[in-house]
Amino acid sequence: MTSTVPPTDHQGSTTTASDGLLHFPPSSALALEPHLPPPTLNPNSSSKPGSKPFVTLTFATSLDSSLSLAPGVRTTLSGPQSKAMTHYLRSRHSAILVGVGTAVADDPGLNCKILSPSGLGKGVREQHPNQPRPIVLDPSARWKVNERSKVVQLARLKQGLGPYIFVTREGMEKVTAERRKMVESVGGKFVCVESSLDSKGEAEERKTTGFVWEDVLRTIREEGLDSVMIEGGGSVINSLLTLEQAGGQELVDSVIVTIAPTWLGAGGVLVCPPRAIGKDGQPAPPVRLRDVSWHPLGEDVVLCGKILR
Ligand SMILES: NC(=O)C1=CN([C@@H]2O[C@H](COP(=O)(O)OP(=O)(O)OC[C@H]3O[C@@H](n4cnc5c(N)ncnc54)[C@H](O)[C@@H]3O)[C@@H](O)[C@H]2O)C=CC1
Ligand SMILES: Nc1nc(O)c(N)c(N[C@@H]2O[C@H](COP(=O)(O)O)[C@@H](O)[C@H]2O)n1
Repeated sequence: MTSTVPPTDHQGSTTTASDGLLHFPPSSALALEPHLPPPTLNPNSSSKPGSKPFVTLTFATSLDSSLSLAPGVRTTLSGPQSKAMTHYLRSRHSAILVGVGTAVADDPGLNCKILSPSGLGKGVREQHPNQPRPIVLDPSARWKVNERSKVVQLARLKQGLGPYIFVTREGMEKVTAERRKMVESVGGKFVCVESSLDSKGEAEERKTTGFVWEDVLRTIREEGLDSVMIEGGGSVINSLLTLEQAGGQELVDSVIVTIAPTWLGAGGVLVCPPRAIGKDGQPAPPVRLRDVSWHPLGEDVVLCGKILR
């Protein structure tokens, strides 16, 4: 099901033609630069494996912290300008990650629809060459990805890259040869996320979410991807924020949130991690951002910052 929260297609003019390609002005892009992976990290490079990719946590939210009207309801929150901003972010990261809940609910494209700047100079409308690698966290291989999935169709059309679907060893056993072949035929693959040695906390994390973040980020790096934007959905974002809240692990490098001027009401998919409790049993200091900047884009505002540690 798809739902658009009115008003959405208000300010117009970032999509300028029927090809659906978006324009994000260089002046707005410049303002985001301090919050993006260093430009030396080439979005399409296959760099040597290291410890962790650059991680940007980015999503669009309502004023009541909802990502969507309800689980399974694709909800448009971003206006045209902030949508173009998100697609610009996609051109600046090697990978884009969502949880399987989002893949099933939204059937997302996860490509970059920004106009190529080199084409623009010559008056040619062509798609940006930097396409992020879509990653879907699907521990038990429940996403029935197929030829009709938007991400597969876009990869076939060479308008995006084939998805990497992260599964556990047990999940991998459930993947049929047919499905594996289909994903591989568009340049994607199923990737087994091997678990590192378990601490008690990690075993708990794996039990509740399917994956330990450290393992996921290590695997992304091992795949030669040096930056990733994590888009959602609610469970993915909340589990990441819970770890940031607990301290000790510094996973998120940058946070970029689009805030849309609407309340979705009760029943939405919320960004709302559980309150942290300190060793003394009292509420621990909440997660907060530092180096914050606010960027109005159309009727939305985009908040950028880094997690205060
Ligand atoms: N407004 C926005 O920017 C966005 C909105 N959404 C919305 O979010 C909703 C989907 O959110 P959810 O149902 O919460 O699903 P989700 O997309 O967060 O996926 C959750 C699943 O991911 C898997 N997973 C693996 N490792 C995990 C980990 N470490 N932490 C958490 N999950 C892990 C688990 O199987 C879990 O069930 C949809 O309605 C979608 O439209 C999704 C992305 C962005
Ligand atoms: N930035 C942003 N604004 C919204 O209003 C949204 N609903 C989302 N959702 C995310 O974008 C994915 C869909 O986009 P494509 O089909 O890939 O163009 C969706 O799955 C969410 O991850 N984001």
